[in-house]
Amino acid sequence: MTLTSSLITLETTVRQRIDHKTKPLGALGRLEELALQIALIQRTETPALSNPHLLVFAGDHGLAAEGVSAYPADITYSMVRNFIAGGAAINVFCRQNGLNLLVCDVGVNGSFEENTDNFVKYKIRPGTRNMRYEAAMTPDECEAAIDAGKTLVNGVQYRDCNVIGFGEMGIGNTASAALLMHRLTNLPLEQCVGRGTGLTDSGLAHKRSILREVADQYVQLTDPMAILTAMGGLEIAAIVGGLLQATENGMLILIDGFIATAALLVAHALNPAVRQHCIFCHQSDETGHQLMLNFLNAQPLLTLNLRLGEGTGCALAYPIVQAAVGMLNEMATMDSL
Ligand SMILES: Cc1cc2ncn([C@H]3O[C@H](COP(=O)(O)O)[C@@H](O)[C@H]3O)c2cc1C
Ligand SMILES: O=C(O)c1cccnc1
Repeated sequence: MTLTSSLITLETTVRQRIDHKTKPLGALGRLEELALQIALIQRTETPALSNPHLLVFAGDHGLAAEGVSAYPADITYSMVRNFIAGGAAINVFCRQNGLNLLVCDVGVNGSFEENTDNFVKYKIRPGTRNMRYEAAMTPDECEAAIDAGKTLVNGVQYRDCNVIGFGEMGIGNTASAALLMHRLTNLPLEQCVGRGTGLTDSGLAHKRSILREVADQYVQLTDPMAILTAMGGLEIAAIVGGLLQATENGMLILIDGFIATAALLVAHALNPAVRQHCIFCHQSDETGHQLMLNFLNAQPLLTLNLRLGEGTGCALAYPIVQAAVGMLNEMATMDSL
């Protein structure tokens, strides 16, 4: 049997199993679709979730010097310390739902002590360059960040992890994500740029004008790697690498908000196979996220008006993923009634 025909057979078998559960036909709605997707990713009628991880990549942005965020750049460093100490929203939600959190510095402007159980140093440079004046990264730096993401994913898979979410921290990264979105979806820049951490109307107008200037400098670029190198972030590139590696490894991928989805747009342009591994955890309040999801033909699990990032949407949606798998494996069938 070819791979395609064995997947079609598996799909039929799983649909039948779901249809015979003790419930009216279709009554578990999108949970049924989710269970089927997970079974197809794992290529089994009895999928299992093992050692879930949330990887948070952190990096600073040279463009933050242009006033594109409502918060100062040094918050990135403080927040990474907060992640390490266990006090951020993502720490709370990961603890609550049983995900292991691993934080990785790929580009923070500030130094940290040694690696610990929940922190890995992989610093490529202390922040990207200011893309208003030069490319954010060199091709080598961008490759190194992608490799960091790949290495971490392989590291957790070695510890039997088969489900992984990606988060980020980096003041100014909604600007970078908006530029990537604009170039990879061809949507007008205005529809891609939002308030991020909470810019005022005049702050938003300023962010738009700076990003227009940057976008105009790179209109000639079409290659996704070149676009990422010029306008990305180190943490975004690391997520791109992580997404590509998780796809290669056959893992289930949890997609967070605006920034993580921008990384997915890049990974998807490099390898469209990444799409079928993705569970879209939530719809962010950041302008543009809904359009990104439309572009990817994706329906989010949750709409909680979050606009935080860090991977918080992944950690919050994880119990729904567990419910889908539990339903498929543990529910009785109608013949048992
Ligand atoms: C205290 C604090 C914690 C955060 N955690 C995530 N972000 C989020 O906000 C940033 C992106 O928004 P912008 O492009 O407007 O800077 C990223 O660091 C993102 O992870 C935070 C932002 C702040 C201020
Ligand atoms: O959706 C996100 O990822 C997001 C939105 C605003 C600020 N930081 C992150």
